[in-house]
Amino acid sequence: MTTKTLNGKVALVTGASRGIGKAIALKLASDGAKVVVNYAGNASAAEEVVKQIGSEQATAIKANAGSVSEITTLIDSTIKHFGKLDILVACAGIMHLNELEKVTEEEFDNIFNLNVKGPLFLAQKAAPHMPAGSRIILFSTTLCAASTVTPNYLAYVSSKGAIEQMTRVMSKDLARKGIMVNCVAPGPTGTELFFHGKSEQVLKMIAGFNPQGRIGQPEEIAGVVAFLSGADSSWVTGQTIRVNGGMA
Ligand SMILES: NC(=O)c1ccc[n+]([C@@H]2O[C@H](COP(=O)([O-])OP(=O)(O)OC[C@H]3O[C@@H](n4cnc5c(N)ncnc54)[C@H](O)[C@@H]3O)[C@@H](O)[C@H]2O)c1
Repeated sequence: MTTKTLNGKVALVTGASRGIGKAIALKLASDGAKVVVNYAGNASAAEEVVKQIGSEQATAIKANAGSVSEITTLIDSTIKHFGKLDILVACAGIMHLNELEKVTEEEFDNIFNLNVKGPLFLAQKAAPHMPAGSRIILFSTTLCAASTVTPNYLAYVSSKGAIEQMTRVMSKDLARKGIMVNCVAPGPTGTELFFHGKSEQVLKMIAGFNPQGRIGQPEEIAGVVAFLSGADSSWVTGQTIRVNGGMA
């Protein structure tokens, strides 16, 4: 008999209507957690995720995860719906490729609002509701590792660098509350964010650079998030785990 390791837990996953966030929502639910599927934009993809999990165990809540007022409502609605919150996964993120000379203020603000401001205020609003033993999981990228820094990702990689530092500081801020804070830094993973604008040839080249000769799958990131959400990681905090097939 397999034990559901997250039975009785409530998780909130931002950006969970597709990609890595969706895989995380499905994995945490299959491990027994009740899940809030946060989304922005059209409801149909998020509702499909809820349908896959079952409406007793999941609900979809629309909110811009880069807006403090909408984050406040998202946390309040989560508590109202499921009565508590044990696992916060700040997965929603955007990536723009641009070189230094061409980055605009709007692009920079969009990236930093969702990728940096969002996770900070999600944690701030969620932490008072989270019991000892709770988990916060943030998202960086393997592009932040010294050996994988590449040109033209300036604003995006800077935002994720901020997240890796935020993970360290937040883990200390929340240590005495018994809340563990960790970060997952995926390598190239098969989602719309990664595929966008890349030719077959470029995709092959990126896969070829990887020691494993392939890109990752969202489910391979979700497994690590499940570990960081469960009892087996009770002594792990302030860490960034690179999940990338050995790239960096
Ligand atoms: N896919 C990769 O190769 C890769 C690599 C490294 C890091 N990451 C990180 O993993 C995370 C997930 O990426 P992904 O590849 O699944 O991306 P994705 O673009 O496939 O999915 C992102 C999700 O976030 C949602 N979203 C966008 N803006 C939002 C907003 N303002 N509020 C709430 N939700 C919003 C989108 O609707 C979508 O559901 C991101 O933080 C990304 O930076 C991805």
